[in-house]
Amino acid sequence: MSQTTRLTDGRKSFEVKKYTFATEVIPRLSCHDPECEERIANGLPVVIPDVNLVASARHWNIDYLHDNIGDGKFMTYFSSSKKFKYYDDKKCPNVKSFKKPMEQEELTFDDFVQKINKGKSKGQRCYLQQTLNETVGKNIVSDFLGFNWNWVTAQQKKNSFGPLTNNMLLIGQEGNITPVHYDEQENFFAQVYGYKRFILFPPEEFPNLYPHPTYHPCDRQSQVDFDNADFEKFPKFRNATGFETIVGPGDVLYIPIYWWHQVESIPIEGHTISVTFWYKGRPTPEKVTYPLNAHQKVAMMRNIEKMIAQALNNPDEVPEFMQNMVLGRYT
Ligand SMILES: O=C(O)C(=O)C[C@H](CCCc1ccccc1)C(=O)O
Ligand SMILES: [Zn+2]
Repeated sequence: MSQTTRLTDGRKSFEVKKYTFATEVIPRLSCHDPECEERIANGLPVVIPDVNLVASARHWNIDYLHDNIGDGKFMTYFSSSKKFKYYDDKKCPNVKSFKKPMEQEELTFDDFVQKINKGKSKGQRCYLQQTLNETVGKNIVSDFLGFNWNWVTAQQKKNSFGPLTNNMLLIGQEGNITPVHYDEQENFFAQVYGYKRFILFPPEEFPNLYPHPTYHPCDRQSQVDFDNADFEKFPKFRNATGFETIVGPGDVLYIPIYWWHQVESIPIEGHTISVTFWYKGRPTPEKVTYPLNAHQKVAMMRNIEKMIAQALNNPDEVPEFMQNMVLGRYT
């Protein structure tokens, strides 16, 4: 295995792959610690080990879910590598040369369990990623109602988050990786079973992470492959510096809106079960204060890119247009 480094979740320590960039550890603070509140208020990541957000799901495992989750359908992704690079199906027509980095299929939970058992033999990995909905069985409903809604709703209110958009159930195989991307929502990420490594970068690192264009199926995802970075194409990736942690059962990681993150199910620790709590971002303040902060600039870049792609009415013309506008003039 290439160079490794050791990381702890506060209880166990893990050997993880060392990447080319430096990282600092994400603080792990009690939900009763004023500094924890402060970090969330300031849009900074924090690991919270004692909030019991999903303690009512502490007994969740594959068998329990299989017996109780009901006969609904679960979106499941399949990849021939360890990477599960998300893509937006609706944007595929914009990039003719785009090759889907993974397949997707809606399965019953029973089919999914069979796939994870069979998949191992055929060298194909799978990742269940499905919004929890009303098709789940009554025991799951009562576990869901048992989540610490008081705490998370209090956080939503005091930090002026928008509405809860959804809770996604994630079940991954050991070694699965969700490559580095950012989301446009606030996220309290609750780890239920198994261990996940998170690598985070603040929105200021946008220039070092080279996201795909907004019309690209992999909008919001970095073009840089951490396992094989092309430093010619992406020279500023050398300057990237991030934060990282390991989350284990019961931990909650606050992932601030627009923060980049890569998620790895630790290779030898078995499958992982997680639940996300995604909230729309804070409403834009009436009074804009200057200078604009990094995530306001990311939002601006996204709006400008979308406007240009729409005005040209042809994604293929955008690269040349952007280069003509900037190269040699703003460089
Ligand atoms: O919670 C987050 O934000 C994560 O990135 C968690 C990540 C899976 C997310 C899959 C996904 C990515 C983009 C759109 C919808 C779904 C993991 O845990 O592997
Ligand atoms: Zn994400």
